[in-house]
Amino acid sequence: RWPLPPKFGVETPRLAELSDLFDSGLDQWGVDIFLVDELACHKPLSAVVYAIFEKRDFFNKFHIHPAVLVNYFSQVEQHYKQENPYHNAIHAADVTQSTHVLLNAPSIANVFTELEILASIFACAIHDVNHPGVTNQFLINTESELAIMYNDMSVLENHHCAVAFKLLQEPSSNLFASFDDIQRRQLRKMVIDMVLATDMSKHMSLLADLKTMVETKKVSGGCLLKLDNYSEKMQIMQNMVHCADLSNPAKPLPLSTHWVTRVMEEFFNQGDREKALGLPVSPMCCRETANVEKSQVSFIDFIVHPLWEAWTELVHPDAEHILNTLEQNRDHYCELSAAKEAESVKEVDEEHLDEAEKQQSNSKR
Ligand SMILES: COc1ccccc1COc1cc(C2=NN(C3CCCCCC3)C(=O)C2(C)C)ccc1OC
Repeated sequence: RWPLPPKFGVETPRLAELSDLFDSGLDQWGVDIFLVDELACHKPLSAVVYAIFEKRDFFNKFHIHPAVLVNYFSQVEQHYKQENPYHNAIHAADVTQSTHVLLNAPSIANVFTELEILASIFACAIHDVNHPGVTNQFLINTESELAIMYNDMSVLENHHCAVAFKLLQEPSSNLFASFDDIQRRQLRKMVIDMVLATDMSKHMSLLADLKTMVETKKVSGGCLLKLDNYSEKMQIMQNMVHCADLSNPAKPLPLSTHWVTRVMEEFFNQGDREKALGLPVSPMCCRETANVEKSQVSFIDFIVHPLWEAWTELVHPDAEHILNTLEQNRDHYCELSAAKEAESVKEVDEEHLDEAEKQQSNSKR
């Protein structure tokens, strides 16, 4: 009783190009997600989710009508703030497509059930919905409504989950209407567990779990994990989504630098707001003093590389090319940072030289 929606759920005059881009790039690490955004008339999330559902045959496997998928994800897409330079629907589409690729790694084939794969893709698509463009710390420091609502605990991540599941209650958007209660409860729990794990304050414990998992795998002769209990399997899924969320520096350089520009803009906007509110400006958020290249090198060295190194070991050898790209990009930012340093030293030397010459000419008079 539902009319078929437009292909990929978006009305676009460039459908053929979008279709070609998905044919060649949907399963590729490093597809140009900004081109997807352009071709999909700024509905990148609906387009990517529709394409993945089609590729994975989810419409049939889970008895989901394409129109219901389009109804739901156009609602979700509208609840991503387009004015956010970084935390917008393009980021959601990027993380979703990246996880779709990670799930295809041969070394984890047959590890996850179809429901677990659906839950992972769904969790990525909604993981930052209605993001306000500021950090948890900002919401807590300003005693925002959201921080009060969630008692300062994973404020953003709780909000993203709540908004996503609230939108599911609309009858025309009820993606999981055909699920029985057990399946629906299992999916809901898995999605909440994955989205709450995208809180950066959980990063260190998540990484520790992943490293333990890798060690266990080594001990058990390198074959992939039995993953018979929920907790172990969920740790892998949480780390997979977390890797995708932190995959910008591990993408081809033009994409990576585009994301850096966007995230810096969003952080600087927060810094401006903190300054205007007389709050201490968060680290790396001050427009005047931030060193973009150094922030990126530290982010890679202390956060992104350790995580991707562990993931690469877990799914060896399927993610080698991703880790290589990350290391090449890191060297690029390092060179930029060194060149910037040398330039500023040169400027200081020239200023000193001018000063000395001025003093010398004054002393001659
Ligand atoms: C600490 O790095 C930065 C600071 C300010 C500007 C840029 C960077 C480096 O580049 C990126 C950073 C992030 C994020 N960083 N963080 C937090 C920020 C607080 C400090 C410590 C924990 C990490 C996030 O939550 C996200 C995931 C949004 C995402 C993409 C980036 O590059 C494409």
